[in-house]
Amino acid sequence: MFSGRVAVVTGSAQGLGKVFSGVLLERGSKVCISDVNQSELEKTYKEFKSKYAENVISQQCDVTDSEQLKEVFRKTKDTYGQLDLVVNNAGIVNEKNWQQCIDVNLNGTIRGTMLGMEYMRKDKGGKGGLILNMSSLAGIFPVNYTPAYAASKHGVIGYTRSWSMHPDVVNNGVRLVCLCPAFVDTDMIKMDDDSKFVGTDLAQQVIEKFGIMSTDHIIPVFVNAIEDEENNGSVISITLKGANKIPLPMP
Ligand SMILES: NC(=O)C1=CN([C@@H]2O[C@H](COP(=O)(O)OP(=O)(O)OC[C@H]3O[C@@H](n4cnc5c(N)ncnc54)[C@H](O)[C@@H]3O)[C@@H](O)[C@H]2O)C=CC1
Ligand SMILES: CC/C=C\C[C@H](O)[C@H](O)/C=C/C=C/C=C\C=C\C(=O)C/C=C\CCC(=O)O
Repeated sequence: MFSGRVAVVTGSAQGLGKVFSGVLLERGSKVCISDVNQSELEKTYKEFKSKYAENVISQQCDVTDSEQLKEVFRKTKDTYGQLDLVVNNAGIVNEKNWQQCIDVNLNGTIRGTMLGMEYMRKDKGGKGGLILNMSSLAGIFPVNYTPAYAASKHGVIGYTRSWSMHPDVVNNGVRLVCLCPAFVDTDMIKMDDDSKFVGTDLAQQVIEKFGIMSTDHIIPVFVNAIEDEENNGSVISITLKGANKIPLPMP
């Protein structure tokens, strides 16, 4: 399932993207790691390269820049000859610069999804594959201290579900899944920047109430989404209590 498969992971210099890339590499996949943060990307690349040799490549990329993202896909296909998995993981929380928050989280995911379909659809020369989009529990519930972030993650779910129901996509072997974790122990939930939240105290209260998961908590759900080839269109919440498929609300 993993051995010999080829993946692109955005925002993979640190946090969940780095963990996901490590999981794929450990299981024998080939991975193009990419991130806007060049210095952190270089560190992660060196770490992975020493363990996984030619199975890892890296390409600096800001997901808000279509040309940079296209280069990630081009380089991956040129190097490994195929593409099987796209993890649209790059994300930020920034309520002050809400436009950037939407551009990275939602538009970046749209860009990555479109490229993923372009490279993996059977009618376009691909072999099919999976597009795994990172949403959040904030994509399912309202979150009063991050409204723009919540909007971006609601958008990711609507976008992903919509493509997963398109016959041209389904019939050409591409499936799409959304992961929606609650709080995960990464830099994202650090209270280190006033521009992140509208009410750091509100964020702190919710985190204290619900707790923080380790990145290890997310790994089995990530692996299962890849392994379960029947899984298309799922939106999966992940909290300390476990993982659950969110039923599709019908009008
Ligand atoms: N940590 C958490 O509590 C949760 C995180 N998520 C989502 O998981 C994903 C990963 O987040 P974390 O690992 O927690 O955060 P993180 O802050 O540790 O890592 C995010 C990575 O994305 C990169 N990035 C930021 N802007 C970028 C851009 N324009 N282009 C390319 N890369 C960019 C950063 O440099 C960083 O390496 C995000 O989409 C986030 O919204 C979802 C639910 C909970
Ligand atoms: C400080 C927040 C910073 C960034 C946003 C995070 O990255 C994350 O994406 C946001 C998550 C928001 C979560 C909001 C609520 C969390 C609730 C729970 O974890 C509990 C949920 C359900 C419990 C139901 C049950 O009892 O089983």
